[in-house]
Amino acid sequence: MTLPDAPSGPLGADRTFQVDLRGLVDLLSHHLYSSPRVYLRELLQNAVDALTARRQLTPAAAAAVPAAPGIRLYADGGVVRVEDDGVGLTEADVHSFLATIGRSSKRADSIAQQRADFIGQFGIGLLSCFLVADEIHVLSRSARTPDAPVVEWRGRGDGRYTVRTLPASARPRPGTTVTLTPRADAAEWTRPSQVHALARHFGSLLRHPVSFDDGSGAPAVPVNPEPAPWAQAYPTPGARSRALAAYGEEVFGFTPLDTIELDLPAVGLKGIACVLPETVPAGRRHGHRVHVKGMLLSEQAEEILPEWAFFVRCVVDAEALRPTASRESLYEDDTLAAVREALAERLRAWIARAAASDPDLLGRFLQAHHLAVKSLAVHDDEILRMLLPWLPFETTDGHTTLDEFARTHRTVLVTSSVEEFRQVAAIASAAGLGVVNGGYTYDRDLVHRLPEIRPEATVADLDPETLTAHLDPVDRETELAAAAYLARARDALAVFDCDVALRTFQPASAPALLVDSREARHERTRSQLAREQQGGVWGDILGALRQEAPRAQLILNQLNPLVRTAVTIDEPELARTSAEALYGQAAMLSRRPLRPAESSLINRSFLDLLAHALRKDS
Ligand SMILES: Nc1ncnc2c1ncn2[C@@H]1O[C@H](COP(=O)(O)OP(=O)(O)OP(=O)(O)O)[C@@H](O)[C@H]1O
Repeated sequence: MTLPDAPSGPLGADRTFQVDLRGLVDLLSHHLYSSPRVYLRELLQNAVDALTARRQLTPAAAAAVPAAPGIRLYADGGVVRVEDDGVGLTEADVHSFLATIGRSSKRADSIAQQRADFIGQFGIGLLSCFLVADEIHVLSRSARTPDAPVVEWRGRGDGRYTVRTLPASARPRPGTTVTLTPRADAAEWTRPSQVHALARHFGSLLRHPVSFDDGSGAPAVPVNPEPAPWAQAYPTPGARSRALAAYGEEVFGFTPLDTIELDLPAVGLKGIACVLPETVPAGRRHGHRVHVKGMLLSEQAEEILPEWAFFVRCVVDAEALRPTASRESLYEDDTLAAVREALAERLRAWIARAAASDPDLLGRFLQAHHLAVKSLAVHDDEILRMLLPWLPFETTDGHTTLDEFARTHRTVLVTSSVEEFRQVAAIASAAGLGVVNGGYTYDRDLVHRLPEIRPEATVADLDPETLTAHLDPVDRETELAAAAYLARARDALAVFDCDVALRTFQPASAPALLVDSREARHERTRSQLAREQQGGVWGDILGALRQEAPRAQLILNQLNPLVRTAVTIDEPELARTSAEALYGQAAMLSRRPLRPAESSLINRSFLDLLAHALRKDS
């Protein structure tokens, strides 16, 4: 298996590249193919292509095709044999195609024609047999040239090969038999039960009958007795969808929430998409099973669906998709892009149908996959229009759909972070405000688009200041009485750039509310850095960026009994400690990460209060 010699040129001897076959096989086994088991896929694929080529022969040559041309597999533990009734090879073909790495009889001038007809095209697939055997033995008789002798080729892994012709009796019918004598270390891939399992794995949807004989004397068994489930006829639509769901379950190991039939005649694609019954982490892309002309190419193809479609797994069989040399993925070309778009459209149509006519299915689907749908709705107006009212959101009324929430709250307020929602939820809901947590990916964008489909609804951002404005001020007298305490508290919390105010709000059990947006904290950090770097280049830059640094606000609740007592404390140290403790408790309640200074403040105030309590008791 070396490249043919080239003639010497006048400027010096022209030399020919030598191919080190061992190195090439090593390259294939370690870098191209995922496992030695692919040798069987390559043999089956060559047999399928040979049968296809035979069908394309002139009517005279095709007339001799056996009644049911097929592929016969044999594995008895000693040898693995694949026999086909395909087009066969002449001696010249053997030299040209079998013995020349990288040359293929399937390569056509027109890529489209090549894709339409054959699975192979690179002229390297047969080399995969060296992953399990040191020698490949081929016996072939051409159907194209019926009077050509039978030809025998033996190719060895070290690059040597022999060819000889044999009398017609050596192979009475046209076709090809490939025999491997596996190496001892390849028994895992070549023992009879494994060969049968691999044949079923790769070939269960092949259109040509494939049989398997384990050499025990028992009759050969069919590998692909049934056509693909979508190619079969069923008495009723219900029976059809049950059969498709059962197939999905067999292939993927889960009971699909629903099964969507796929059919794209332009590329000869048929198959099913199985809707996963459980939530999958957003962005986790699932591999789909892709067959080309019935042959299983990949179980992990991601590229046939867009990213948002992570709620389905597909099995498809296509005529016109183009595999890469490893056959384990697909070429990213215009056809693949068109297939992806068409399949995405099919999934959208399924969602639309469920939204319009199957609320139960829609409910179960959204329960498991609302995140996927949200990511889709952000970019897809039609999905947004159909599904936004049904999507669940975290709100001050609990988890509910936007539609239901908008019915009870004419103005839907939305926070920009989870943290802000946590800070304000209890108080906002006590104040009768309807707030949606807009902190999760997509949620704020989606809530803001509600008026597009519910024009009567109003949506506004809820910033902490809006909420503060909704809290009732205390009367003047109370304010004056608390003034000294508030001044001490402000002084104690100045290090956190935190103002302190007294208001009344529900629930009365909440002593204090810390209103502090993330932007405000960033702004304060920037201002602080600018102060520290004053005069330096960074100080100038940060200073130029500085806006009026927004302050955090600790709002004490005059309705709370503890606060009522605290504001009357005269003792300066205790007043200070109680203010720090109230700040610490409110910061913890907001559930945002605490800064180191805040953690130590909480510790200190707790110990101080404890010491105070113990002193009082002694
Ligand atoms: N069973 C067969 N019947 C007839 N010809 C065959 C058979 N197996 C292999 N060949 C010939 O040997 C050539 C090389 O086969 P090989 O499997 O290496 O590459 P390929 O199928 O052409 O392309 P790919 O590398 O994409 O599989 C084929 O193009 C074909 O001409």
